[in-house]
Amino acid sequence: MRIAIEDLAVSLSGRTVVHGIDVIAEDGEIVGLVGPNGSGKSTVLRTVYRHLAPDAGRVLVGGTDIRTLTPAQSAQRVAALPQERGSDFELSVREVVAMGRTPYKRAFAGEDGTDTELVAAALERVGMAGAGRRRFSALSGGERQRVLLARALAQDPRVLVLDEPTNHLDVRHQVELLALLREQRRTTLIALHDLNAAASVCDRLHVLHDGALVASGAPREVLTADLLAEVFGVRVAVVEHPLTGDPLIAFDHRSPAGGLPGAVAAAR
Ligand SMILES: Nc1ncnc2c1ncn2[C@@H]1O[C@H](COP(=O)(O)OP(=O)(O)OP(=O)(O)O)[C@@H](O)[C@H]1O
Repeated sequence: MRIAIEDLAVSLSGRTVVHGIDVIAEDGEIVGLVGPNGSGKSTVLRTVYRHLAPDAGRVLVGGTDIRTLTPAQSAQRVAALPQERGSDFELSVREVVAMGRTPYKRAFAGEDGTDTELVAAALERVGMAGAGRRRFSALSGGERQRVLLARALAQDPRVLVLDEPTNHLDVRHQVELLALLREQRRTTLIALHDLNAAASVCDRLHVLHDGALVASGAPREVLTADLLAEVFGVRVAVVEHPLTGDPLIAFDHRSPAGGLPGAVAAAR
């Protein structure tokens, strides 16, 4: 299902946080948002899963303005892994994942065979099949993350919205998550800090800076050394990944773009 974010603007506490945002994800595409802290990635994603209402512009899901859908209708189309990863659920892991089925249920309706199957498959898919009875609040950050991803998968949405899904995950689980996204081929909007992960998984990338889009296109076109110096203030070399051929960003972890401030440089 196609997502179109059109000329979106959002203000928070009286300040315009993002403006003029145009992002399209065609059916089955994985589209990434990257940018420095505070650039507006989560704000854009929150309008897609209806946590925030735009001040201007709109979000179309399959051609329909998401604000015109009922909460259940939009939750059947769009599932989110938000940045807020609540630890306060006094529920079992299985119960948290089963919450993903709520948009399909009438009030007080019990679980049916499809629900049971989808919940089990989602837990299996994130490698948490054996943890169904554990208390969600007693899980590690990375385990919680995987359970919340399972909840989003159990929702069986046409569109996935993922805000920093690789946070807290060890490298094996990061790789598995990216493989899962590629394999699912649902329309996916994803905010990522890990630019190499973004280069490997995204069909298209949008770079946000101070609430505006400064570059859009295929990862190879967008992730240039000049752009990364300008937007992130880092020195990088972009090379070809020796295993995959994807763009590989090699960071200079010793000095930012433009060099270190004099005092620090002198002390080296
Ligand atoms: N409730 C709020 N009230 C006022 N300003 C807010 C609120 N929430 C976020 N902001 C501000 O909006 C801007 C964009 O925040 P947002 O969380 O969208 O950025 P981000 O790119 O996702 O950042 P990060 O990489 O740190 O997660 C920031 O300057 C932030 O301080």
